Amino acid sequence: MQITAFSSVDSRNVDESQFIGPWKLGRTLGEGNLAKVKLGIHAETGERVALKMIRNAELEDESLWNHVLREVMILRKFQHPNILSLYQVLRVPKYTVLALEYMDTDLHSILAKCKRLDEFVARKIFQQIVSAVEYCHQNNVSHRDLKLENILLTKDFTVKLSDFSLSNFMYDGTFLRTSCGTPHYAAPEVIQGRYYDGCDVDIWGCGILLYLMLTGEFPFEDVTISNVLSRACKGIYTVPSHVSTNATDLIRRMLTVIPTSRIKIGEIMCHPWFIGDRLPSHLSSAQDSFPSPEKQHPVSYYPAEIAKLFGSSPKSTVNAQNNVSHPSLEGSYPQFYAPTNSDLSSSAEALPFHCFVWAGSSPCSPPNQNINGTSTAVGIASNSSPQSHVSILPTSLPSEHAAYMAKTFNIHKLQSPVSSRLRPFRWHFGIQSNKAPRDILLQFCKSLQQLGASFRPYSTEDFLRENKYRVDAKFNSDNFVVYLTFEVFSLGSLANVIDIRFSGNRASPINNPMPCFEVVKRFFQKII
Ligand SMILES: Nc1ncnc2c1ncn2[C@@H]1O[C@H](COP(=O)(O)OP(=O)(O)OP(=O)(O)O)[C@@H](O)[C@H]1O
Repeated sequence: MQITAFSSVDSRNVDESQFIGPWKLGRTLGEGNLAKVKLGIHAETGERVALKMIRNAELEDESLWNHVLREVMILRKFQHPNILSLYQVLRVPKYTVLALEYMDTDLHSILAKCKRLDEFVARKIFQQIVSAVEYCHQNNVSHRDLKLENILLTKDFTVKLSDFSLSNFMYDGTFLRTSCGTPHYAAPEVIQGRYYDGCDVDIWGCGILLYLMLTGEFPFEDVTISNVLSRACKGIYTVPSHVSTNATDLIRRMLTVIPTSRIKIGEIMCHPWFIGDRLPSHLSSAQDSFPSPEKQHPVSYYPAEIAKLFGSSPKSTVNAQNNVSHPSLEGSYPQFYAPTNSDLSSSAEALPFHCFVWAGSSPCSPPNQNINGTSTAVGIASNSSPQSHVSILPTSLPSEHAAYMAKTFNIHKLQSPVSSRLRPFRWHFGIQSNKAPRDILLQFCKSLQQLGASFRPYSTEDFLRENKYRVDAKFNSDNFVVYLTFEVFSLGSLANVIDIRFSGNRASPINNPMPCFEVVKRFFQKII
């Protein structure tokens, strides 16, 4: 569909009861918590879109505005045959409107009519949902609100995943906390308010969707919501006998209560029920075939100035692929914490840390094993000759890592890097200590200071936000600058998880992660 620029239409002259920009308003297609969705028919061309209309008055609320912002940022970036396309963003006096690809129906309406689907049809739909979810995860986005109403379909059962308003960008090692989604779809870790991995939560959502398609009912159903939630947390449900053995097995693996034991998306795609007869062509080909050039839709803004609201230049028509940058979302992160001198001089005694490193499980190996079959709990060796575990991290640029290790430590034999991973490893640096997170962080700061780090200024009230303690440090070396962000997540009285991220700056971008790893290694050697 070609969407032209509509700058000639003046929003002040538009009758919002009949037109939004160039779109004549048609029937209501659906309604959600945030938006009313109406059919839009182009005044000149007759083309149809779905107009997702959100009242500007509601967008005064910052968190709702962030939902819309996220949805625009994600949809304009994504190009996938099973993800809804965004064509245009409009702002008129009463509404902010997303002009979206028009779809004939949604999965909820289909199930309301047929009660349940036969396995052949369910598989066709499920394969497309999983393909869309996998694409999201590969692009560091978790959907977090997979439900029947958000699975849109054409008459020929082409699926498009929609409603990314609760989605979130995920960063390696970052746990999400917001409790979102719908109760019947909520994963145990979300219900229990634990830090969770957005990918695992989406897999749980896929499990609920498959169960619904095959049975017409929710797996966790009860008279009260609290009973529903309690059943989900305990994993109490039955699969009716008409559901095939393979489908039952896949559902059970997706609805596994412990997230780390839950099936991974790559495993779902290898599962016998999923493969079934024949995969759609775009699922059997390599994922890098996305986006295909002919599928790309530019997103335009009306009036053009509102592009600024969404982080784009008003003049440009926005091409999806190039314009989403994560940092603009990072702006909503809490302020940084940095210690004061008196904090640092106060005697935070050495902490009895027990450190471990683990990597996200590979799709075809048990969660507590790394690709070499050894335990993923890796002690941080201090003085012994350097061992490299970095080769299993795809982002570590294995060849540069090998060169670095060879040059620095004269080590030539490295584990061979992983090939053909379906889901990249994510690394988590875990720290267990019975000390309070604040004391842990102070100890970190002391060690970082001894390593020559400087800190960003902070205000006391920003010290702790949402059970998350954060410090930002900067290291200057002769020819590079490394910014390190340390976050301590409290997971209870005995467990804290530390997440370490690094970045460069414009003048000194990080093309090689080795200097950063080196800084992190020195840091660990100091604190242990
Ligand atoms: N592109 C579309 N084509 C046809 N119908 C659509 C389209 N997008 C949304 N709808 C209908 O409108 C309903 C609400 O849309 P959507 O889920 O995007 O709104 P929302 O307010 O963000 O929802 P939520 O309550 O989940 O936050 C959908 O369930 C669907 O029935």
